[in-house]
Amino acid sequence: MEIDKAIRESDDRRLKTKYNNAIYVIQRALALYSTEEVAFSFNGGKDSTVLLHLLRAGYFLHKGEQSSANGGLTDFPIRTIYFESPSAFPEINSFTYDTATTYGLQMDIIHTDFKSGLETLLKAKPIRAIFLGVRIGDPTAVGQEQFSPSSPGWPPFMRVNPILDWSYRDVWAFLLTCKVQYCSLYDQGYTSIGSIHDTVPNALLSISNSSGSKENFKPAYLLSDGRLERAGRVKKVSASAGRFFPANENGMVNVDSDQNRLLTASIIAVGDEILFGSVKDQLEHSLCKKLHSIGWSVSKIAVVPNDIDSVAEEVEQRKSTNDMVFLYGGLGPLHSDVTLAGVAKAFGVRLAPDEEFEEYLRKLIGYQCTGDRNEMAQLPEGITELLHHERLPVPLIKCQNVIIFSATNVLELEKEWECLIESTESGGCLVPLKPYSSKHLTVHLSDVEAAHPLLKLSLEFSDLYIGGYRESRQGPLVICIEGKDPARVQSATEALRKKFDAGAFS
Ligand SMILES: Cc1cc2nc3c(=O)[nH]c(=O)nc-3n(C[C@H](O)[C@H](O)[C@H](O)COP(=O)(O)O)c2cc1C
Ligand SMILES: Nc1ncnc2c1ncn2[C@@H]1O[C@H](COP(=O)(O)OP(=O)(O)OP(=O)(O)O)[C@@H](O)[C@H]1O
Ligand SMILES: [Mg+2]
Repeated sequence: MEIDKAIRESDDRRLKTKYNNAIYVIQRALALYSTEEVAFSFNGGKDSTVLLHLLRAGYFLHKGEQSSANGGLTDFPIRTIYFESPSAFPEINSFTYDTATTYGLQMDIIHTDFKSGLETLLKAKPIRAIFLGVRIGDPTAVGQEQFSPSSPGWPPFMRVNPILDWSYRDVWAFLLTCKVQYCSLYDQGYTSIGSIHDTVPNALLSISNSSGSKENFKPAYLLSDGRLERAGRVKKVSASAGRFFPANENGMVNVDSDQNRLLTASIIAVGDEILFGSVKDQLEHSLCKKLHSIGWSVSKIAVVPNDIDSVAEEVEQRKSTNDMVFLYGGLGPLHSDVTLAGVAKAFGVRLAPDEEFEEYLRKLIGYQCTGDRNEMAQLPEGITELLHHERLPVPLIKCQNVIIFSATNVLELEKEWECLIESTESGGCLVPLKPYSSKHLTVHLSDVEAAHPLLKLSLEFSDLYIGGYRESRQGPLVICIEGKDPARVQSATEALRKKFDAGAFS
């Protein structure tokens, strides 16, 4: 059987392990269900192409010894379902049909949506399990295992995901090692394929050409960071980062959009030591200044104990009411380092080993991991992006609109902040907005003298922030005027000056 042979002859140990695990899952499924009770969901995409060949190998290994089958190209009787959509790429359609002919696939073509199509199919056929090419990192993989019953509200069947733990790199290693055909779009820079309306080639594979002629792209297998596989999948409005900006699926904001909008951030410090009063948190002050300097508004700073539920509760509230949430503290291998577990809980996902992150940690701390697995390399599953920068020994962790700094002091934070701003992968999640214009005036007045004129001023300039604070009860009052329009801030300052005697100001 050519696939099994190609993998066995390869010296890629990692690919062999992934292959063996996937074949194991397929063989367990084929032992649990009869051939008539299983189906393969095939859409011509790269992941389902990998799965097709794994299923061919798995079926051969399962049946091979007992039957006359010799693993030839058309010895594959598992029912194959394709949901054909009018908005599919023609290249995807023709690849799917050509593949069906080459491998003698028994195709059921369905023209309705997934759910009602499956309802009809399962009434007509004895299908109990469906093989899918879903992988961790796919938005639909969240919460799934290799065997996952269909969701409530869906017809009852078992979803079998043999390549759930495969990375983008594994997929391409398999397709290239086995020298099997894949859809031609992947050679034109497409790295993940949805419909013609929401998919473009991945800009990270663009070959720059100054001549202004048609833009060219490198093939999909050259994308070095598989986490950016979906960068060519465009959504009109992001549900996570950038509530006000058109963004793609990764929460990447269109920087050309209206920079006058208000974007808000929250800061969450995780640390019992801060709550005990043993340590003074200086990062919050530094972070507020940085956010303010790029025109963002900070809506809340919270300090929570090193406790999963406390972190989860705060993150859950903040992530839905803010454009970005920043966390620090509670990262590492100690029993009290629960920040990532809290973030995972807030998003309703589990922590899962992340091979790429583990490699970074290994370079940094060698093999001094805790337990038999590197527990520090467990990240919230399906929602984590790593933001790389050459100055960072370990990438920053971004879970949708939540960014986790590993900094423990202001200097480290400064470096991480700069890298975050420079990182192209952060996708402008920290898009600089029109900066605030501020005036701070010091007046020698009692609160009673200042209160009424300031109230009137804030009503006249309701588009500005006007407030005040004192550093001591006896000392002067500092009046702050903040806004995005310098001319308005200036007018408010002049109006304020007219309200009091010149001698009141210093
Ligand atoms: C065979 C098959 C089974 C599926 N089973 C489920 C399921 O059990 N639960 C679910 O939420 N979605 C299920 N889906 C839908 C996929 O998760 C789908 O990709 C997702 O809903 C997003 O689809 P869209 O991006 O095309 O809108 C299934 C899809 C297929 C093809
Ligand atoms: N239209 C469809 N018909 C049949 N199965 C589908 C369809 N869309 C998705 N699936 C199933 O869901 C899996 C994951 O879908 P996904 O869009 O990630 O496709 P893919 O094969 O992974 O290709 P790519 O990630 O490059 O788009 C597929 O491998 C396939 O098993
Ligand atoms: Mg996919």
